[in-house]
Amino acid sequence: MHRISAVKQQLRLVCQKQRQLISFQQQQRLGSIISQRLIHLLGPHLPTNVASYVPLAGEVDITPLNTYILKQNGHLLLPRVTGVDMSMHQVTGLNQLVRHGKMWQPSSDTCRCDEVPLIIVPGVAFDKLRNRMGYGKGYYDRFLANNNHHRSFLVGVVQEDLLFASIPAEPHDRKVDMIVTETSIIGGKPWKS
Ligand SMILES: Nc1nc2c(c(=O)[nH]1)N(C=O)[C@@H](CNc1ccc(C(=O)N[C@@H](CCC(=O)O)C(=O)O)cc1)CN2
Ligand SMILES: Nc1ncnc2c1ncn2[C@@H]1O[C@H](COP(=O)(O)OP(=O)(O)OP(=O)(O)O)[C@@H](O)[C@H]1O
Repeated sequence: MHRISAVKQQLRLVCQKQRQLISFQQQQRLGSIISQRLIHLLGPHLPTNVASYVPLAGEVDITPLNTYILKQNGHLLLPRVTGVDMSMHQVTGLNQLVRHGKMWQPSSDTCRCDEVPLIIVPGVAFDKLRNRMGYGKGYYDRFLANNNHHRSFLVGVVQEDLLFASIPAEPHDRKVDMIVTETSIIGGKPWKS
């Protein structure tokens, strides 16, 4: 294994352990605070298509944001994994999700969408230089490397204690444009205000 990937893998394990220390109640509270901040920041500027995620255990639970997008009649796009590929599919309700391993994802009869100006990106850890570390499967890296998504605005979501000064980055890692935690906002907005 390349040295950087080995360091990332170690850090990934430490962060995943750290996330397990948080109680369900704390996780819900964080999710609610961070969702409110995202709604406040992005709400007035939401494009029609917004890609978000269905929280996995330990991730910030942004269900309140997802519900808000659905209520605004925005198109809520969620990741669907097939083999090594990930695509974004439109759902009109959270009841259109089916189980896939430990994940919930849009069912096969939802519509794939390749135009995604705004993507809310989950991560195991981020750093203040806006680097992201995920589960190490490269789904987001490959998805974002696709031409269609070069101009998408990426918002990383993470709890403050998994936002580091610096994490190792490899050439294929794409930085996010903005990071929102319960206490910090890093990076710029895509619009003038
Ligand atoms: N909420 C959320 N959804 C997401 C991602 C994410 O990071 N967060 N993904 C970001 O990438 C994609 C899925 N990423 C995955 C990352 C790891 C494994 C995984 O470890 N799978 C196990 C077997 C499944 C299991 O343990 O039940 C394996 O392959 O060993 C699967 C999907 C798409 N959806
Ligand atoms: N654009 C790409 N094309 C092909 N393979 C890629 C690309 N980007 C990353 N990969 C591969 O994906 C694997 C995982 O990369 P990395 O460790 O950066 O994942 P991650 O960002 O933490 O995971 P994820 O995106 O699934 O949350 C690496 O082996 C890497 O070589």
